[in-house]
Formats: sequence, C-alpha cells, structure tokens
Amino acid sequence: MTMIDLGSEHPHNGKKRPIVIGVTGGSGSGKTTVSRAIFDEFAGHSLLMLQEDSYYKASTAPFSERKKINYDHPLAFDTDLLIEQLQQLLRYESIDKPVYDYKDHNRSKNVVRQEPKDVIILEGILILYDPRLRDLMDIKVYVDTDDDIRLIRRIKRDMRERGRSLDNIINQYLATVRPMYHQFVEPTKRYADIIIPEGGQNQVAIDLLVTKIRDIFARQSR
Ligand SMILES: Nc1ncnc2c1ncn2[C@@H]1O[C@H](COP(=O)(O)OP(=O)(O)O)[C@@H](O)[C@H]1O
Ligand SMILES: O=c1ccn([C@@H]2O[C@H](COP(=O)(O)O)[C@@H](O)[C@H]2O)c(=O)[nH]1
Repeated sequence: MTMIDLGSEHPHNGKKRPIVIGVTGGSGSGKTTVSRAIFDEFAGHSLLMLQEDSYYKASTAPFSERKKINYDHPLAFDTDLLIEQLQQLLRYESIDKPVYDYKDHNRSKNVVRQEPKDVIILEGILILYDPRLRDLMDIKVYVDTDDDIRLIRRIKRDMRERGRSLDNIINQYLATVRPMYHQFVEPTKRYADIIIPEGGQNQVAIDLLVTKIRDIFARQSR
C-alpha cells in the first residue's frame, strides 16, 4: 500500500498538492461506476473526476477510417497532454479539458474548463501503463471483473449510449479490445494498491476507499 502524507510536504514539489486516485481496469469493469460512487459520497467537497478517454487523440481521418482505429492501444491516447494537464491541476492551475465523442470516434471541438481541486480521481483503461502517470498517483485502484461480464456490460452500454450495433461491438471486441486488454491493461494490475473484484456493487471496497479519502480531508483541514 502506498504511504500517503497529506497536508504536509509532498515529495514531488516540496509543497502540499492535490491527491490523485487512479482507477483502472478493463472496459466495462466498472471503473466509471466506482469513481462516481466515490465522487457522489463527497458531494460538496473539493474533488474532481478526470477520464483518460477525454485524451483520445484527435483524428483528421474520415469516419470510415476512424471506426477502424485500435482504441485500446496505448498509442491511441495523447498521454503527454493528459500528464501535462494533470501536472497543471497538481499545481492548482485550471485546465481546458478535451471532450471526446464516442459516437463520432473523435475529439469534439469543445473543451471544458476544469478548476483545480484537492482530490483528483483519474479513471481509464491504461492509466497505470505509463510510469510517468503512475508516479503522479497516490492511490492506485484496479477494478477486476471477469471478461464475460465486462463484454456483456459493454454490449448493453455501447448499444444504449455509444451508438453501436451488436455486430460492431463483437467484431471490435475480438479484433482489438480483448487482445489489447490481455497485452496492456491486465498486466498493469501488478501496480495497483487495491484490487476491487466486480467493481460498482462492491460496497465494502468503496466504503474502504471513502474512509481513506475522508481521513485525507480531515488531515488536510487540520
Ligand atoms: N456491478 C455492476 N453490476 C451491473 N452492472 C454494472 C455494474 N458495474 C457497472 N455496471 C454497468 O456496466 C456498464 C459499464 O460500467 P462502467 O462503470 O461504465 O465501466 P467502465 O468505466 O469500466 O467501462 C455500465 O452501463 C454500468 O452501469
Ligand atoms: O472512439 C472510440 C473510443 C474508445 N472506444 C472504446 O472505449 C473503451 C474505453 O472506455 P471504457 O469506458 O473504459 O469502456 C475502449 O475499450 C475502446 O475500445 C471506442 O470504442 N471508440
């Protein structure tokens, strides 16, 4: 378990800085559900959510080509921009966060202004892949859900929310999502401080994280 020392000097810059909680796991594992459950517990507190998906690279290719991109490979993400913006938030600077449009398979032209907060929940499939990102995290969480359950959840979600057909979801899963998960995502489990089986409904694990964050807030306000 990573030792967290808050409200005092931080090893990176010698000053107090926001806490970063990384939440990862395969697509459909329940990362967003877990992150939202934590976020909702702290309504009114100084907390923000950052999604790695916002940092998918923008593309100038036509839609027919964008549909075929491997979105589960580390190179699909603009990790440099994510790190740059995370570092800005860690310096208590605001950022203009990119917005990703899953239906269009591209970054939208809009950005969202995000003010800095004391706790940052960073969520995404490959946030533990790059050591530069790992180094910025105080707590690393891996949501561990069986492949078949994740696929079923993804089918339901992507048909409902991301404008996909069943054939399209299954083809993409077999071609890229599944192999990239085993090659790049699952191996990052070894970097996690906490592994949550089954994600969103694991109230015990969520309560443990919430207790830890409450402890952080209490120490910061002293
Ligand atoms: N424990 C669970 N039981 C049933 N459905 C769940 C559970 N956790 C998440 N889901 C659903 O599965 C889908 C994927 O979950 P989500 O949290 O978006 O996963 P991820 O962010 O890891 O891709 C969502 O529609 C969500 O509502
Ligand atoms: O244009 C896109 C961009 C991403 N994806 C898929 O999204 C998931 C990651 O999001 P989760 O919320 O963790 O499921 C990733 O597996 C990509 O395959 C996409 O289909 N199209």
